Amino acid sequence: MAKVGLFFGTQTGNTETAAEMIQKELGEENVDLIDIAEASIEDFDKYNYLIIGCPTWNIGELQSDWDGFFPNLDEMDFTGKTVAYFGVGDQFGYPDNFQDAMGILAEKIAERGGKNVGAWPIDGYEFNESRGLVNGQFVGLALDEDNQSELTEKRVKEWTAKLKPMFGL
Ligand SMILES: Cc1cc2nc3c(=O)[nH]c(=O)nc-3n(C[C@H](O)[C@H](O)[C@H](O)COP(=O)(O)O)c2cc1C
Repeated sequence: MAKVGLFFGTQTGNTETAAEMIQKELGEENVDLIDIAEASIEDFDKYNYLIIGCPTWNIGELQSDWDGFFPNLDEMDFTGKTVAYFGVGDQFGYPDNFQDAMGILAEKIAERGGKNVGAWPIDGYEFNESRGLVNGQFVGLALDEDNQSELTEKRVKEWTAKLKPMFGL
């Protein structure tokens, strides 16, 4: 079993592709990829280091498998766990809800004791509002495959390089 559990949900595959890029950068042997559609509460117990990946869908909502899992979070204890987030969204199509999902999950997991790490600057994005912001930064890595796919690889490399020491890698 790897050290880091990366839990992702996806509708059209973009978040899974990003998850694979993140896994590659952190070292394949270090990261288990788990689709939240098939995950149980117990799967989270195995890891002290977590990465949570979720696209925003339906104007400010969680991807449907994450939405289904969300009530479980109220019964889970994230104390002692270090948690990083990444989201996939569309800043031009949904400028008032860009990356909301990342914020919804990060707020809940912090409430349940998780230590959130891996904030990401808002420079280079254009949007009006986002629930994914904390102290003027994105709570995690913001990706936009609809408008800025050419930046994804560079963003993933930079973000994972910052995460490594925080994940003891
Ligand atoms: C109907 C619909 C609603 C969406 N709502 C949002 C939204 O509120 N905020 C956002 O940032 N992106 C939104 N998106 C964009 C998706 O998050 C984006 O296309 C993403 O890459 C999908 O990821 P996936 O392939 O992992 O499912 C929406 C897309 C569609 C088609």
